[in-house]
Amino acid sequence: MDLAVDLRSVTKVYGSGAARVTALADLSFSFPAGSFTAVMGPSGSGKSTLLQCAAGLDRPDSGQVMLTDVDLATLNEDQLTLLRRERIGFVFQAFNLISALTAAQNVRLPLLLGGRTPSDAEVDWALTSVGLAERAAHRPGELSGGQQQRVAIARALITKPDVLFADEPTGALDTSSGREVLELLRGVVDQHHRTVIMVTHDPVAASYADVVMFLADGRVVDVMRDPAADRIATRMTNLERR
Ligand SMILES: Nc1ncnc2c1ncn2[C@@H]1O[C@H](COP(=O)(O)OP(=O)(O)OP(=O)(O)O)[C@@H](O)[C@H]1O
Repeated sequence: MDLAVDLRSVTKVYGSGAARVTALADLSFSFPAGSFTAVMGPSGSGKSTLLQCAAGLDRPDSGQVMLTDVDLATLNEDQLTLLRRERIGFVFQAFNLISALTAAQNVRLPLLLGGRTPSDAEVDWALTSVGLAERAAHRPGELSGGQQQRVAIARALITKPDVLFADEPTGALDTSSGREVLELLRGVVDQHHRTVIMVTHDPVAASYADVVMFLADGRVVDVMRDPAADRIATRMTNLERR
């Protein structure tokens, strides 16, 4: 089985002395290529830290983070930046689009930053894959929240990344726009054969994934395959009561 991301005994500690917090405690987890994983857990359980370490935005204190065949610890900061730009896509709760640029210009940005001029066909492909080709000339302020998030997904897809990390991608959306975004993320896996790793608090959002990993105190405490929203909600309630 090909792995998109493999976390091997990853430990991340913040602070020292009385303020010392172990955000990730000897955590191991494999994310298969072409899978959709939801990361859940109570507040402070280490979800954001896991995303940051897996995406090469932060370095663990010990353990290994493998992105396909690359051990991130072997890369210097410039190499990490390059790897993130070329092989990783990000989608955030707050969309993080540039308001002065049109949808098409936002989508072009990752390739421009990489020193490559995107063709119109590439931009059109990315916007078409999120159903927004006809909105190419619109600025974020002229789009709904759901449409802005779809532009953010198009921006993440244009580099054809190995892994797309999504941090609460539906957190700022109403139910029906949220559902459209989740269906798109599902399509990123099923149609584009990419890997999606999504942090969410929402059991319905997590039910779109193939697997839900549950974190508590920086450890994986449960893994649920073929998850259903009601079972996820029950599991979360039990974790929060611990
Ligand atoms: N930069 C930091 N400095 C000190 N402690 C930190 C830092 N970042 C995170 N922590 C601590 O590490 C632990 C894990 O934090 P993390 O943000 O990964 O949790 P989370 O599961 O994403 O939480 P939430 O759902 O509230 O966003 C928490 O106890 C947090 O207070």
